Amino acid sequence: MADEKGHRRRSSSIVSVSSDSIHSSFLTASSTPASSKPSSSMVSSPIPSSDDDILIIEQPSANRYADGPHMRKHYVIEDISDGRSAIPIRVVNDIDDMDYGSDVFVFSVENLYSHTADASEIDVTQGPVPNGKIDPCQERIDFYDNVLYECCEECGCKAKCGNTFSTKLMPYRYELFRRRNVGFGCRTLDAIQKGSFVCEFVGEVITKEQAATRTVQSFMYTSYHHPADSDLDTVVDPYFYGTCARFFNHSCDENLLPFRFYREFRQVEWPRMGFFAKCDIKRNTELTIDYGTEWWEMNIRNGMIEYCCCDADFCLNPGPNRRQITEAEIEAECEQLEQEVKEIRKRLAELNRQVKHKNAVKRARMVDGSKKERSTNAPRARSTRNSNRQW
Ligand SMILES: C[S@@+](CC[C@H](N)C(=O)[O-])C[C@H]1O[C@@H](n2cnc3c(N)ncnc32)[C@H](O)[C@@H]1O
Repeated sequence: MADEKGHRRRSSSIVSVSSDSIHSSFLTASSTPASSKPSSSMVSSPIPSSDDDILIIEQPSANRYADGPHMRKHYVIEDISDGRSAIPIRVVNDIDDMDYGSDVFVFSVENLYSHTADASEIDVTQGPVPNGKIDPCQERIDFYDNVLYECCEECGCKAKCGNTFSTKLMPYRYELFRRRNVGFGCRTLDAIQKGSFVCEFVGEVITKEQAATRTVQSFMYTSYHHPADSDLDTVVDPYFYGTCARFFNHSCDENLLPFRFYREFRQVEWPRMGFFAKCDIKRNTELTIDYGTEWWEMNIRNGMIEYCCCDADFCLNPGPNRRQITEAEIEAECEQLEQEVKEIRKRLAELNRQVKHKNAVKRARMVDGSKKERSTNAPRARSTRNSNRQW
């Protein structure tokens, strides 16, 4: 691997992204980078028509390798995005000299759309109407469930309504790091609150047909937005171009959830995809997603992967060295939990009973007190009246 990246780069592109009816479905794959060059039909949007439109920039890199420029054993790359992310993203390999994929991967902040998605096909009447009366942010067009619509500059409100979440491509500090047995992963250096937007899943947006011809398919994500015609579902392939989300590994107890969203273009075929935090995430935690059963079945069947290396207690495909929890153990734990729930319910009922009792006593005392007060105040009131009269 060279000590300069000299990335091949496509012209900066276009559009948008994603959601949650999204069953995660990374498809499968072989992983021979050499045979997986970008297809010549891929262009950046809006929509250059040939490879002539692809901008190739050779750029000196600020990469720093721990053992000098030619020996890559253990290395640190200060910013894999080469300045394209507002917050630099470090790559750290303190295990060996494995490369993260610098020969094929270029960090990209925007999706790249294939020529099949032609700009002329965009039906703006379904989306933002520039200076128009319709404010799509308020409109909340709902093609299917679990889709988010974001405001944008073209909107009637000029993006002032605050209905945005993805404008900061990656709102937290992330770091790519070498993980034994799984290549690289991505961890957050900041704590992330449950429900926060974490990262857009950027890549080449291609058809299923195009996806099927690609050699490396294990990084792809299918957006199932066409329940009626699955052939029209689109696939986002971050293998060559993408964000940190390209490095999200699988966990059977994932901390991120996928979703589909639309910003400038609201054509159902032009979704963007992203991830939200499923729970509070502590700093220095690896960000993980669920690849889905389909992905695992396919990859195990194709011999691409043998078992899962996640840390989840209830891993669904644990390795041979990892003791798999038995059904008896699961049942015993369930019984114990049920017992604990029963005890908690009992204790809760007891506490409620005590609270009710205390409230009843308090009420009784108040009633009693006000009766007494009435009886002691009554003559005084009369005497006041009397004295008033005297005045
Ligand atoms: C989308 S990539 C994730 C990034 C990848 N680790 C890398 O270094 O580029 C998917 C690949 O990562 C590896 N991987 C991800 N999660 C894994 C897991 N839980 N167990 C084993 N391998 C995993 C597999 O090789 C899989 O094909």
